[in-house]
Amino acid sequence: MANRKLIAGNWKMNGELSALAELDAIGAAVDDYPEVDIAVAPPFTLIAAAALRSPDLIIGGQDCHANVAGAHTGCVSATMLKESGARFAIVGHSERRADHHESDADVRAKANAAIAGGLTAIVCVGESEDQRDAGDAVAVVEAQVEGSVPADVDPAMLVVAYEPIWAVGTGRTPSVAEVGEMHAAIRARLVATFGEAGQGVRILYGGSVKPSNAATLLHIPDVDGALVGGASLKAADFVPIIAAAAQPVG
Ligand SMILES: O=C[C@H](O)COP(=O)(O)O
Repeated sequence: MANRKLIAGNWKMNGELSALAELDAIGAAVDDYPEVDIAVAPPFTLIAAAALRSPDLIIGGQDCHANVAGAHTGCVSATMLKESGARFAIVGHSERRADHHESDADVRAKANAAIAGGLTAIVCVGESEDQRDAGDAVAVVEAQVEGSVPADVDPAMLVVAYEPIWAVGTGRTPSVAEVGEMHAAIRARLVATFGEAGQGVRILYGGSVKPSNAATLLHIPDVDGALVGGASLKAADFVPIIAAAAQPVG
């Protein structure tokens, strides 16, 4: 049976208090498309306000520290996120892997911390353009899944997001065949790790998802939703993507 679709918005370092108004229109989609889970990760500064304002939306963080507390200036723990109203944390986004030199082991530690703190972990993986051009994309992503996804956790608390780095914010996307091949490979790894429960781990596609390409991408086998950056900032763009996820296949 197909997994319930999850459409998650990652606002990255965008959004001031005035941006919360967008959540009202996004939140209305919860009633309009009850077959879709709708999530938004605003900046840390807006999480508490967003969770209070939009209790029907699944609000989350864009990162969390691997430790519960301590001398880590500028960082936020899973416990802090949870207390603020977050229900998930994105970990290992390619921008954090690049900007903060996060390794697979770092990402795995963060995913463990998120889950231990009661949050769903959305673990991001994805190849660079050079790696795809060299024909190494699947092997690279399989190794990232192996290194970044914790094996000793409840798989119900895990989501994997496949985001080819070269597709993030560029307007370019892989072909249907490329997405299908990668999601099937990720699924196989999850099943190898978790057995039948690996079938239930949702695998999101991320990278230039827009209203115009959402239906095509979301109807590829083993694509259980999307992690959306730029097009999640405005309800006028984000809600049509949610609507596409609600369309029956075929
Ligand atoms: O987390 C979201 C991704 O990085 C995708 O961003 P984008 O939709 O702006 O390409």
